[in-house]
Parts: sequence; C-alpha cells; structure tokens
Amino acid sequence: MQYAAEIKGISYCYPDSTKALHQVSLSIPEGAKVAILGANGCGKSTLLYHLNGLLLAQTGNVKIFGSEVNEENIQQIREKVGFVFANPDSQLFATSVREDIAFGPRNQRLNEEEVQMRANKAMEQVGIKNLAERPPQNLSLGQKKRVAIAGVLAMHPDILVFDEITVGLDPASKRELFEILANLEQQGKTLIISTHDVDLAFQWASEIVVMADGKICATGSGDLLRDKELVARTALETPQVAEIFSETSYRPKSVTEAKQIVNRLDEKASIL
Ligand SMILES: Nc1ncnc2c1ncn2[C@@H]1O[C@H](COP(=O)(O)OP(=O)(O)OP(=O)(O)O)[C@@H](O)[C@H]1O
Repeated sequence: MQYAAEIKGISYCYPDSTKALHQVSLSIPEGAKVAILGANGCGKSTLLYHLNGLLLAQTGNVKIFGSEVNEENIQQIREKVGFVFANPDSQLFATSVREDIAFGPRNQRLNEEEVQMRANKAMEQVGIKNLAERPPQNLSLGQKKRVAIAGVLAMHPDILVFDEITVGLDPASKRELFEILANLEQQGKTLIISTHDVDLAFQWASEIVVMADGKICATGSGDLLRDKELVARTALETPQVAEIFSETSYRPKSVTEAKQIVNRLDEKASIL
C-alpha cells in the first residue's frame, strides 16, 4: 500500500541540542483525517515540519506518496504538501492579500490567468475577497489565518497540514474552517492537524496520534481518548462527549450523536 505520508524512525535534535523527536514512525493513508495531540513541547510541530521539508530527517526518513523528502525534491514535495503555520505571520510577506495568495501558484510557473483564477477561488473559499487589496500585515489574527489558508489552497496540494489549527479563530471562523476541511475531504485530500482541542480531535479525526516527550505513545480512532490512563499520562483530557457517557454503555462520537441518545432516553422515560 502506498501511503500519503510515511515516516520511518525519525529523530530530531535542534542546533542547541534540544532533542525534539525520538524514533518516530507514522503511516498516513491517502484521504485520512489525522489529529496530532499532546502537551506543549512534545514535538507536534517538529514532526509536522518534516512533512514538507521545513526540517529534513536527521535519522530515518519521510516519504510523501512514495518519494523520500530530501534537498533535491523539496519544491515538488511542497507542491504536494501545503503547510499552514500556527502563527500566520510566519508565512505572509507580500504587499497585498491577493499577491500573497498568488505567490505560490506563480512559483509553480502557472500562467497569470490561472494564477489569478486560483487566487480568486481561494479567497472566495475562505471568505476574504473583500480583503484582496489590503496589506496582510495589517489584518487581525483570524483574518491573517484565512489568508495563510487561502495561500495553501491556491497551490492545490494533495496533503494539507495545519499546525495548531484553531488558534486565534472565533467559533464562527472555526466552523467555517471545518466546512472548508469537509469540502477538501470530499475531494480526497489528506488532512493533518495538530491541536490541543481534544473535543475537536475526537469528533473530527479518522485517526488520532498522541505524542509525549518527542515520541508517539498511541495511534488509533477517537476511542483512544476514552482511555483515562493514556489521557492522564499525556496531560490531555477526556473529550466532553465521552466523559458524560463514560459510566454508561453508550459511545457517542459527537454532540449530535449524544443529543440523539438523550432524546431517545427522554422519549422512553416519557412513555414509562
Ligand atoms: N528552534 C528551536 N530550537 C531549539 N529547540 C526547539 C526549537 N523549536 C522547538 N524546540 C524544542 O523542541 C521541543 C518540541 O517543540 P515543538 O514546537 O515541536 O512542540 P509542540 O508539541 O508543537 O508544542 P506546542 O504545543 O507548545 O506548540 C520543545 O522542547 C521545544 O522547546
């Protein structure tokens, strides 16, 4: 089986000798929705940076659709793997929002008509057409984040990585972002996020990856987060939907499923 991303035995030590990753291996199937969870400093960003060559493996290797990431193919890898930084200031530099979003497709040497078409479509997707001529540096954090996401969407990557996906977004912007993700999912894209929001990860992800101290402690479905020992050991918390039903035999995956269970119980109680 060819994976969208295959990480084998990578370790990473920063120049100041901080050991951030120890022998990490992870295989991500095409079309998966992966959420990486773990305490501050456990290595989530460092791991994600390896997916598009922002960091190169010091030991082990990273393959994207079967191609090993190295200095020679970084450009091709970055066309396949779009990366949205936790802090959008890290990726916004042009004089206008439109120019910022156009930068990626222009770099792919697409003709100007296609570049503008992609920039317009991406701005429309994230609802920032009204900001097209503004300098990105002057925007609010949430607006900047949308510009950064539009810049990645305009490149048409197969894999999208969102580091600390919801940081700085208000509830409505979060919902809109996850609508965009649902649309990308339907297009068969592989989506990888890091987050501290266990509720979001529980409800959204097809695969959860739990990290601690530069290592992967567990991978699996959202049910992993019902494991109280794992949750306590990795400084996470049980998702609220799981916690509320933890003493029962019900296993709702989402608030919607939980509501359906409560409604059914309510109906039963009113009959009795
Ligand atoms: N540029 C750097 N130089 C030295 N050490 C670094 C650097 N960047 C990160 N680290 C260290 O590497 C380890 C992993 O950091 P990383 O940012 O990957 O964690 P994280 O899980 O993404 O954290 P958070 O949830 O706080 O964003 C930490 O100990 C951190 O201090």
